[in-house]
Amino acid sequence: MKIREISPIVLTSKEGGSATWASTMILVRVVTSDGTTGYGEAVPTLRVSQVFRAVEQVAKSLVGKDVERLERNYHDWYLQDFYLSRSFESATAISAVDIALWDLVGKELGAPLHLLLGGKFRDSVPVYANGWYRDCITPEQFAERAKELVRKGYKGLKFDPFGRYFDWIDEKGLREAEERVKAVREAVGDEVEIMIEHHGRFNANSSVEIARRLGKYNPLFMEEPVHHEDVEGYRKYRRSTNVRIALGERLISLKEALFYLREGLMDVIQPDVTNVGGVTVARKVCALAEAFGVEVAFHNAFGSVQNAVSVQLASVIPNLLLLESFYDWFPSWKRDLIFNETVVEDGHAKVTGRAGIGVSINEKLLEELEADPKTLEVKEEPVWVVQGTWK
Ligand SMILES: O=C(O)[C@H](O)[C@@H](O)[C@H](O)[C@H](O)CO
Ligand SMILES: [Mg+2]
Repeated sequence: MKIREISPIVLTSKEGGSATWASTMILVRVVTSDGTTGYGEAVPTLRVSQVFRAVEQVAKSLVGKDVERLERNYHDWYLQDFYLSRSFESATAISAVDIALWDLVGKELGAPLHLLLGGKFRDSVPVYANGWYRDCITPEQFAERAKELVRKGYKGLKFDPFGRYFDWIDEKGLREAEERVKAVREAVGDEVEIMIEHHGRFNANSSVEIARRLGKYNPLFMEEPVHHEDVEGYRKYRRSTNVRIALGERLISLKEALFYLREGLMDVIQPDVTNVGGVTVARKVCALAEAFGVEVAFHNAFGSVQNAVSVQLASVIPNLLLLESFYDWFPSWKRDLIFNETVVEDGHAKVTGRAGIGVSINEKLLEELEADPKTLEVKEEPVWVVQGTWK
């Protein structure tokens, strides 16, 4: 089949979610010469209009090419876009197209993605919850909400207890963070995994101090404890702590992943299929991590197409730790968009056997939600925190 059309589609609704920067979804629709439709998803954040345009630019390179030549198509864009290794917009655009192409190959062969990738290693995917602590400030609020999700069957949860601290943290901030983490640990007991999200916002001295204070609550990992590009900070953090480090949601290529792996800067890698290079690159990152003895916990914070493809990928790799999930805290339209096909039950996501990425799109809803790619408002609370927690 030939690629006939590649279109970015922006979806949004008044119903917000727990993460402001995921209130918009960028879908990519690819239509083939025989009229089959495949879908991928790109990362929205504060770059919705830029990513929309980047997808249009990728389309100029790939329309007319063979759907099935997945590696070749990625490589053709690599050849054209001199700045791919430096551009998040370009990386997420080609990632979304790549996901849609895998979806189409699966549909052509009548096979779910997991079959194309070597078959299921597990029948359902263990997930951890994120997005559950909207408007939580006090330790009691965190504890209450954490108990609710354990009752729902979740075996792991992630949260950012650092309020409005950025770059550095003082004694007051450390105490507040510790009170929140302590309350959650006591609320969920020792059997449930807790993960501490730092959102890559501290200098090494601050995060080392944080590790000293919070390590005793036995977190499964400390996520992005220092600023993403602060390699010296990571080295210092590694030397000065004995907690497990997770990072990877901002990686945009295989070789960038190799850099952090070879430096030994992480114990858990968190590639995001929607910006690391689609299924084509994500599976290589997982293999690379396997060779380094590093486990994978895919970053999965945006929409329901990203979630669907991440569930498929997570079902096949041997070195999966956990998959992130916002599913139960999505605005309802994101679940409706895929006919609620990837439900979480007892802390596990169902792996569907449908062809391609495993979900079909509610075209009627898509039409209703389609919007112009707008520049987002910037408010005091940054878009990357869970809403109502920047206090
Ligand atoms: O690990 C993650 O999921 C990412 O750091 C982010 O995507 C935020 O946590 C999310 O947006 C909520 O603020
Ligand atoms: Mg994160």
